[in-house]
This record gives sequence, structure tokens and C-alpha cells, in this order.
Amino acid sequence: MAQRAADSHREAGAYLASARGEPSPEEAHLSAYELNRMDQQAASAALARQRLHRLLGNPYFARVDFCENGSTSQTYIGRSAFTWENRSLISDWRSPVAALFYDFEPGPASFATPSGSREGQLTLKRQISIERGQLVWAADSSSSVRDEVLARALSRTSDTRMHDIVNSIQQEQNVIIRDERPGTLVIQGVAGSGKTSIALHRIAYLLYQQKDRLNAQSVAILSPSSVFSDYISGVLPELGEEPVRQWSVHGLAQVLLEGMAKVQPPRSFADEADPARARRAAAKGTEAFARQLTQWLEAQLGASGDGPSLFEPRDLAVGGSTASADWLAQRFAAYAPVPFEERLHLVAGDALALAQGATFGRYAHVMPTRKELKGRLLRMMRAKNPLALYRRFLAETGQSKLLRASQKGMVEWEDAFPLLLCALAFRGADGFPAAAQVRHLVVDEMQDLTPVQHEALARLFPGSKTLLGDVNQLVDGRTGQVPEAVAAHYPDARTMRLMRSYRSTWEIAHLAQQVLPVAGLQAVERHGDAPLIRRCRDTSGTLAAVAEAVAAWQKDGRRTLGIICKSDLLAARYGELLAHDFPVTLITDRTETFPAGVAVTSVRLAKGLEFDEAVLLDADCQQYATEADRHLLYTAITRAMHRLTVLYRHEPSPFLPQ
Ligand SMILES: Nc1ncnc2c1ncn2[C@@H]1O[C@H](COP(=O)(O)OP(=O)(O)OP(=O)(O)O)[C@@H](O)[C@H]1O
Repeated sequence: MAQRAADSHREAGAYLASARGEPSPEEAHLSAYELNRMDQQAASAALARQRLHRLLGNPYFARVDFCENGSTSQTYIGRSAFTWENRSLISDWRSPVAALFYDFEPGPASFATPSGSREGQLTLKRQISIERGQLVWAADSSSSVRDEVLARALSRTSDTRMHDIVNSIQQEQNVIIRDERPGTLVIQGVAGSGKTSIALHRIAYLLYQQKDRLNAQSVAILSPSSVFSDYISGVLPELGEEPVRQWSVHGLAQVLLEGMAKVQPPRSFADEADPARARRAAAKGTEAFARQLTQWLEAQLGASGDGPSLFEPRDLAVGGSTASADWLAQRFAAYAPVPFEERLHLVAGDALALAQGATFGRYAHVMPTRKELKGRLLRMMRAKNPLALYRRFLAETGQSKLLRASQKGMVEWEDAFPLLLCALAFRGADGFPAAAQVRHLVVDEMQDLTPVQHEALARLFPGSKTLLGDVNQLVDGRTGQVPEAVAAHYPDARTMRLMRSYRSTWEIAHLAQQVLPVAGLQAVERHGDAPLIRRCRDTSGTLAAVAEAVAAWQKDGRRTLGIICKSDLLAARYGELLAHDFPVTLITDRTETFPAGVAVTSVRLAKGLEFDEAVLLDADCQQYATEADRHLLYTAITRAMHRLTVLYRHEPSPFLPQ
């Protein structure tokens, strides 16, 4: 069918090209319409073919037998459904019946259907591994088999792309994937608890369950960096879904502020050499700043007309009559709290109607357009654009020093989201088409967003949201946030927690626990080498120790090794030095693809990624000394799956075990 659709499309296209100018306009229009329709048909046939092709290699991974009122039905569960001659042979992992596999052990079980819950007995739960069309193994479920399946999945060599986990989703993860309640779901999970994997499976689940509401264009992921976006980009296609839109937080700010301001790139606090700039950034990262700004903006938008208002009208001549300043002020106040631009549009409409009513059309030839009138009203605003509004806020609250005079419309990174909140006061959420299309937003690494950023996201994306992150992995110098503080920025938010960590061996997870004890954390029982914590005398000693680790990694035939430094600057410096000895890729903010082989990067950019092995450089008492540094060290350690080397000079960081 895919081939047929492609052939007809080619023929129709060739006909249109050869008969250019000859068909009647109606025929040409119809042909173009037909071509478009064929195009869509061909695209969906190609998708179906891809799906079938994938199914052929790996058709299903589980079988469940369900006995209900004495009769037993068998269901095979796969990445997508397969029906032949009207008989369902394989059920999609997202279908209601698949919950039997994820949520139950043999015994009493139930699953939801549109006509109500079906109760019965799960008489068989079989896990099946098929690779390239060949059965590799199969086993009937017991807890030891479950652990075996998980252990196999976790002991694999890492890849430059994240993979789906459909055949080993754990029960506590399944609850989150299948939670369809509206509002915002905030997931706090310890490092390596599968948050990112779950968020992606949840997107696939919601796209499947809410087909009438959501499609790939109406779901977006906000991720910490471009390299992370690339790393996770394969999961949805593996699950048979089209990729969804992805933005980095900086990318989103740039898109939304287009035409208003340019935004400087974010800078890691670990690289900040300018204390004044660091103070400015810190002040804008507080809850107090967010509260002050949102309350001030609400007051401006809600001003009743009695108190001070941003709108300072003067009498306005409108085609032969005059709208008085008092009347304009009263109309402006009547539309509170409509955003300013729309409000001026409404007042302009009122003023025109008033003038037309008063002059009975006699002055039609000099009557201004509504747009012109709106322009004149805008000149009566004390702040005529979002940047001016932001300046005014800072001036009125005695914080003018927080805004550095912008050069060529460029604002500092920390001003981007306060500015967006001010822009929202002008335009409202509908004024940002890129955001308005999104009906479900996923925010990864939520802990890195400041309160102002959360406030802006809550307003820009009024649809449902999934936020995920780990408060212990703060890498911007702040500490001590709780997920409830994040949830408080979103109406209708609920919080869920994941306490089991899957990524790292028990030994690596244990070291992470010693660096930053997390109450209630459970590390999955998968054992490996104890982390190597090693003193190096100087830079050449460090380089030699890295070379040894790289040689061992090569010998083991693993795919990825991450060399993690505290800051971006250090990563760049070490990257240059190490490149003399072996091929390395430096990961920066501009890196678009997650590299195989040896990568050098900062903790900030390694966040969310994972490596077969990790080597931490300069984990000494100077680099990792404060509470904020402790979080950095914890984040760096938890990037390693199978082996970890920690190098330090002089004295080790006080957070490392003696
Ligand atoms: N149920 C599971 N079955 C198999 N692998 C899993 C499962 N859950 C998590 N993993 C694996 O654990 C690793 C960590 O997952 P993921 O990156 O989604 O966690 P995270 O909570 O987002 O991590 P972090 O916050 O530390 O970046 C991945 O390799 C993922 O495939």
C-alpha cells in the first residue's frame, strides 16, 4: 500500500508538472488537493509499514492469560497492536488489557474497559524476548523472573540514544505513565529512577489514549540542553509515535521573545567570575522576586481606575468628536484584568463607536481606523512595551540595579522570563502562538527552573503538564528546594515520588548516598566494581589517570565514557589537553548530538545524560566545598552506569568518604 501510494503520488505530480498552465483553475485546485491528500495517505502508509517492519523483528514481549467466568483468553502484548482478518493478535502496551501485565502477578486481577472494570484471575504471565524475529528466551512470571528481566535491561551497554523500557516498566512507574487526571503532575524522583524514560512513555500513552485531544504537534518537551534533546529523541519513534517538539529553556525564551529582545546564553554558576552578575542572577532566582513581580503585574492589570494605573489618558480627538480622559480611564479600568494590548483594542473600539454615534457619520472621511486609535492609546501608557514595564517594576521596587543596560536589545539570561511575564501582561497567553499550540507540556529537570520561570510557564502553557526532576540535582548554586515548592506555582498540581534508582550499580549508588544521603532511596541490587577514588599529584598525573581509565573502558568494549568536570571552562580546558592522547568530544551548549566514545563535559551539561563509565576530575576540597557543590558532586556521580573513577588533587572533597 505504501508503494502504491508513492507511485500514484509520483504519477499525479508528473501529470501536474507536464500540464502546467493547461488545466482549468478548478482542475488544478482539485489536483493539488488530491496530491495533498495522497501525500498524507502515503505518509501514514509509510508509518504503518515502519511499524509493521518493527513488529516483524520484535512482535511482542509478553503473554497474559485471563480467566473470567470460567473462560480463558490469551493476550500477546507488543509495542504496537496487530490485527489480522478482524482478529486482534497483538495488543498495544498502552491498551487497558496490558495493565494486567504491568500491575498484577498471577492471581486475582482486573482491568478497566469503557464498559467498566473486568474482574477475573490472571492464570499466566509470560515474559518473552524476541530479537530479529528469533525467540531468545521466555519465562513464566515470578518475582525472580521479573528481577532477571530488569537486571538484563540494566546491565546492557549504554547507547548514544535512550531506549524504550516497555518490557520492564515497574509498577510504581506504570502508575505515573497511566495517570490521566488533568492539571499538572510533578514527579520528584531520585537520580536514575527513570523519570525521563517515564515522561516519554507517558507522552506515548497520552497520545494513544487522548487521540482526539493530543497529537505530536500539540505536545512539547522542555529539556535542559540540545544534547539532551538528541539523547532522548529516539524513544518516541521506537514506541511508534512521531517525535514531538523539543525546546531547550533558552531556545523557548528566544522563540517567545522574538522581536522583543535577544537573550544571552545561560551561564553556569560554576563558571561565574563576575560577582556582581552572580548577585543579580541570585536575586532573580528567589521565590520572593517571583512573588513580587507577579503581584505587581496583577496589581497593574487589575487597577480599578481609582488608584494609580499604567494608563494615563488625555482627551482624545476621534473624527470630529472627543473621548475625554476620564471616559477613557473608566473604559480601560472596566476591562481589567484583560491584557493591555487587547484592552487598548477594546477601548479603541469603544471610542470609535462613541465618535460614530455622536457624529452620525458626518466625519466618516476623517474617522481613524481602530488600529490607528489603538496606537494613539498605546502612547498614553506609562510603559509602552514589556521591557519598559519590567524597568518600571524594578524602579518602583527599588531594584533598578538588577537590570544591566541592554546592548542592542540583548538581555541577560535571568531577565528573559521576568520579561516574558511582562510580555504576558501585554499580550496574554494567546499572544504567543508557539506556546498556544501546546496542549501538554513536559518539563524535564524542573529543579533547575527558577520560580519566575515556573510562573511564566504556568501562564504560557495553560494545558496539562508533566514536570519531572530531582531537587538533589540542583546545579545552579541554589539548594534546599522541595517539589511542593515547584508544585505551588501551578494550579491543580499533584506530586508523586520515585525512590528506586535503576541506572547505577549498587556500589556507585552507595557512594552517591554517602555524598548526599537521600532518605528513603533504594538502589536496585546490581553489583559492579567499587568506585575508584584516586589522588593525582598534578595535571599530568590527572591526565595519566584518565588515560588508564580510558584504556580499561576500551578493553571492556563499552560504548560511552563521560569525563565530568565541575564547570564548562574546566571541561573545555581538559578537553583540549586530553585530545592530545585520544579522540574526545567536548559537549557544550552548542552540541547537537550525543557522542559515542569519550566525551568531556561539565556537570551542568552532563545532567540527565548517562555513560557506561564516568571519570570525575578534580573532586577536591577546593572545587567541591559548599552545599551547592555537594549537589554538583552527587549529580556527577550518578551519571555512571557501570563503573566510576573519582580523581582529586591534594585533599579530596569533604563530601567523599574518607
Ligand atoms: N523499568 C526500567 N526498566 C529498565 N530500565 C530502566 C527502568 N527504569 C529506568 N531504567 C533505566 O535507568 C536509567 C535511568 O533512567 P532515566 O534517565 O529515565 O532516569 P532519571 O530519573 O531521569 O535520571 P536522572 O534524574 O538521574 O537524570 C536509564 O538507563 C533507563 O533506561
